Amino acid sequence: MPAEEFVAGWISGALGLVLGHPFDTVKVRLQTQTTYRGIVDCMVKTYRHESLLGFFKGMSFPIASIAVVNSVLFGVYSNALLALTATSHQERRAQPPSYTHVFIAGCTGGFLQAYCLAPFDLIKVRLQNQTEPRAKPGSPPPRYRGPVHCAASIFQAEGPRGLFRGAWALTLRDTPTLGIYFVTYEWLCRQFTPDGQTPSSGTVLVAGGFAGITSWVAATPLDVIKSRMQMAGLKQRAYGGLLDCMVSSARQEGLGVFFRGLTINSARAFPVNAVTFLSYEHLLLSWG
Ligand SMILES: C[N+](C)(C)CCCC[C@H](N)C(=O)O
Repeated sequence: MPAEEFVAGWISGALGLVLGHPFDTVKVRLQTQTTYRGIVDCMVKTYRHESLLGFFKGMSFPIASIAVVNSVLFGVYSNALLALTATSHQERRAQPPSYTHVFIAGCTGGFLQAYCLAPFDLIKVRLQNQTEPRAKPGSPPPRYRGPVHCAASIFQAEGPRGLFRGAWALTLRDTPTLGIYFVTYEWLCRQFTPDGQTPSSGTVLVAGGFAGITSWVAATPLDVIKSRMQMAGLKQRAYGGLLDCMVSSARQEGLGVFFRGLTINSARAFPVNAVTFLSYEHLLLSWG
């Protein structure tokens, strides 16, 4: 089983993540704090009070997890395509796989990465939702002191299954949308590249960027439900299941609830996935 795809997936995921982290910080702050008037206001205030470093807070944990998650996604995707079409990564430009095969391989990668991502994502969401201001003397300490403490507390209270809260919603979110991710990428690359040739760097950047946006647009409704299920049992109400969460969220807040965070997610998705695909393709090319 070719291993380079796993390594290339890991490195490219990490590069994309560093680039996207400032957007993620702004997104989380807008979602959880009321002091900002909008995206620009949040960026200006963060920069004034905390300098550029403010945008990179809390990045070490996602970097560690993207290593596992992105390498599983790209590694499984590429090896699933190999199993389906009997062509290696290098041969795929001359003999392009069908979109059905690309979709199935993408869904397989998405399904498996969702299980690796679930505990990391749960911890990220729980920490991101701690809105208590830091280190104010006299105020009660936040429930979780950091990622390790958060994981240990969930494990102690609920056992290993507790770490997989919301995993089902996450799997439903990621399986089809990562199929869409790779199909969009392949389709756009082929539109701008003469048959049999390797796509240019510009094409890879644009195709990767739009693949990220398309996939996030499709994923956002289930992303909202997933985050709510992950928070359930902590402070919000407990839901009877995924469907109950969807119906009661829509009843209480209207259908718009399914598109929360879409703008900032799309703005983040373009650079992150452009860089992810560009570095992935370049690494594999340079390793022959
Ligand atoms: C499937 N879903 C849309 C959820 C994610 C697809 C893109 C994954 C990428 N690592 C990123 O963070 O943008």
